[in-house]
Amino acid sequence: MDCKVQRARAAFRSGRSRPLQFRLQQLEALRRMVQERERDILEAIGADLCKSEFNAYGQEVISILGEIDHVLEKLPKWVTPKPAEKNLLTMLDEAYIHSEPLGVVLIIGAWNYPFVLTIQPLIGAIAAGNAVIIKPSEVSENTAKIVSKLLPQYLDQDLYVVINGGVKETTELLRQRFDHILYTGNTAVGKIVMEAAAKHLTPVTLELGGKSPCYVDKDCDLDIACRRITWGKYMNCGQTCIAPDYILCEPSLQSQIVQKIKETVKEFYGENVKESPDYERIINLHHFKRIINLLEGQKIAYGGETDEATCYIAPTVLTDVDPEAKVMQEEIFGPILPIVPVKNADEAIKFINDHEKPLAFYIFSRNNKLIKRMIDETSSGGVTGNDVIMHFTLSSLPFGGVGSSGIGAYHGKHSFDTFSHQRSCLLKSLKREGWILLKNDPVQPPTCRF
Ligand SMILES: NC(=O)c1ccc[n+]([C@@H]2O[C@H](COP(=O)([O-])OP(=O)(O)OC[C@H]3O[C@@H](n4cnc5c(N)ncnc54)[C@H](O)[C@@H]3O)[C@@H](O)[C@H]2O)c1
Ligand SMILES: CCCCCCC=O
Repeated sequence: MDCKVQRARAAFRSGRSRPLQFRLQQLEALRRMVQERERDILEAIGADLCKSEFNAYGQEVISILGEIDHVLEKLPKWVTPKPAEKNLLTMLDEAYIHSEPLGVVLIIGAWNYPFVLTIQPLIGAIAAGNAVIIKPSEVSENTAKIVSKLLPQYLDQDLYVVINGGVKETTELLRQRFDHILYTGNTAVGKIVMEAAAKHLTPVTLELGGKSPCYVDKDCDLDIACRRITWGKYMNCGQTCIAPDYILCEPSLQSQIVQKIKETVKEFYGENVKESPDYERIINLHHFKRIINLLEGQKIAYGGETDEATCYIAPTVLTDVDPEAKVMQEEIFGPILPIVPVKNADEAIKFINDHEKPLAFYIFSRNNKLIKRMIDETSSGGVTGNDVIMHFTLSSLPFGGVGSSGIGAYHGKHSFDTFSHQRSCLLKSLKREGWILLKNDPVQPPTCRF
């Protein structure tokens, strides 16, 4: 492991990852890999998450191809030094900001979108000119295997190295010195990563999780709201970091919401969800049992069917959920949607602010003023009004958390910035040296030259 990191560092020091042409060529090779080996990639994701090819393509591959195209188009502009404003004392000089690569960066991926969560940060790290160690999640073992098989066939093998393994290997890896670490996963391990990074003063980007609330206002298009919530909540069987974790709404809306979600589930997945090729499974027995445990003592208004043998949990809605209930104490990360009744938007704001800052916040309302007020009066990594998940898909928006949902952000230019150092450069002119002579002038103060 030590020697793999050293090899990457030696390759970085050779300077070959820096030229714009090299970065573009590596990104093009990455795009070719995704296009030529699409079938293998979709198969691996499908095997890990019981996901249809259609869903794997739409949720993982399409965003990677879009991100690569975006970066290929914009990178020449991003790498161009940016002139900086000058003052009276530097009028004749050249001042600019130069984005330089950080060095060797470590990317630790999570299992729930195993391809996109390792490859999307990789795109940013290559674009910024770094060497990269990639550690996919061992939990999605098929995707981890295919990533470690394919990347060396297309990319520079010394600069971009995949290391597979679990806790033991990652712990060992974290003893090494890196110039940046981007970790995606749960908050508890995020703290371990940050502690290990602190030993080397390594900066971190932590893409964590949390309970993302969804406020449904009485003045909203409830059909659209429920359709979009159903899509975002049950996609990937609820195992999405920015899935709406729970709904806050006035008590009287609950039964309508349940009814509309029920109808939409039928529209999306058919009469028998278990038979639907579009409905995934919980990743393993450990998570299956953890989620089932959250149902204890709850009023199941819809769904609730489970099958341990196949880690199946039906799309489920809980009503009149007590904020103190177990299901409200941790991120659900499964297809269970609790509805917590609140009197109004103010009570919803208070509820959100009384809890840890979430990764995402969703507001459904026809009233844009209310949406903007709720944005102003709460905090979260990101927000989508009148939809869920969609802010993730925009390269122009920084994707990341705040407080316990994360540190830093990436996607598009934000990834390039995350993996770059903004270097201040001032090139002094040799003119006007006359000023220095003032130093030796007995009638002038001695420190006139700046
Ligand atoms: N913000 C985001 O972009 C994002 C995306 C996906 C998931 N998540 C969050 O991640 C969580 C689910 O992921 P997970 O944590 O189950 O994924 P996981 O089990 O795949 O772990 C993530 C990574 O951490 C490593 N790891 C696990 N334990 C470790 C340890 N003790 N020391 C060092 N490394 C260790 C794993 O090998 C893996 O590569 C949820 O909370 C979810 O919200 C966040
Ligand atoms: C549509 C893709 C969503 C990916 C969200 C990543 C977090 O789990």
